[in-house]
Amino acid sequence: MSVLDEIVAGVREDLAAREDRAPLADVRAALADVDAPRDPMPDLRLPGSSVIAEVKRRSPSKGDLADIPDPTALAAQYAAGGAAAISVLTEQRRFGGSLADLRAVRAAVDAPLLRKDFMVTEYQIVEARAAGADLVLLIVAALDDDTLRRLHDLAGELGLTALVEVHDEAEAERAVALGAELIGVNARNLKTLAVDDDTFGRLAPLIPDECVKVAESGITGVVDVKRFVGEGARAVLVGEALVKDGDPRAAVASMTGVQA
Ligand SMILES: O=C(O)c1ccccc1NCC(=O)[C@H](O)[C@H](O)COP(=O)(O)O
Repeated sequence: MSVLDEIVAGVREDLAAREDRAPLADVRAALADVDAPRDPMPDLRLPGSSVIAEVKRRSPSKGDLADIPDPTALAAQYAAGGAAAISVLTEQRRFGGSLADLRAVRAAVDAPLLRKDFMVTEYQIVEARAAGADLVLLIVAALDDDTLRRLHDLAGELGLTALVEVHDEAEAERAVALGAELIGVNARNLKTLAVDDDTFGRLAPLIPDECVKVAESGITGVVDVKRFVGEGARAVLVGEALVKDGDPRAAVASMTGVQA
């Protein structure tokens, strides 16, 4: 079983428990109580780099990254540094995140929020919006075309922006065929977990320039950001480097607005 398959299997188990506790109809009813979704696209289309700053405690590739007892404090630093959006990992078993983190961050900051998880069912999309997310991650490698389209359509119906994530040429073609506006190129190989920083430059030309292209994983600082912006990225998604930085506000600010 691949790492992705293992993660998704755990996600499905945890999801089944939540569905037992709160049926979809209840989660849908909760949508009435959340503020309207924020649209991240205008900021992401601005000239110069935008940063999607991630709240990430641990990962399958690196183990423990940072003790983050208060994700709202970290998110507030990201927002103060000018993050265009904040990514909150909600997967619990391998990343140490939760929907409670997402709800807490929602209550604390105004920036658009990405629910970063392994989304495989409609329930999770509705749940994301009910918890205050503005964006959801759709990992092409985890979804067949029919499910990818259903989840993408549902996200749109709920006013959520989908970050459609690809790892190789075939997935990039599928994301483009879907009509995704926001496409993330993740440099982390989901089989080996190694980061190949040539991935963005290889795949970006396959994605139309009308899309907002996001470079993801392994980004350590301004030199990387400048490289990816030069290769066509409008945004970078950064986790590890920010959660380990003693001054996450300044770290986000330094990566924001970088020109090619
Ligand atoms: O981070 C991992 O080890 C990982 C393993 C398997 C699937 C996904 C994984 N990470 C999710 C991400 O996409 C990253 O959190 C994100 O791109 C930020 O990466 P980084 O800046 O390298 O922390």
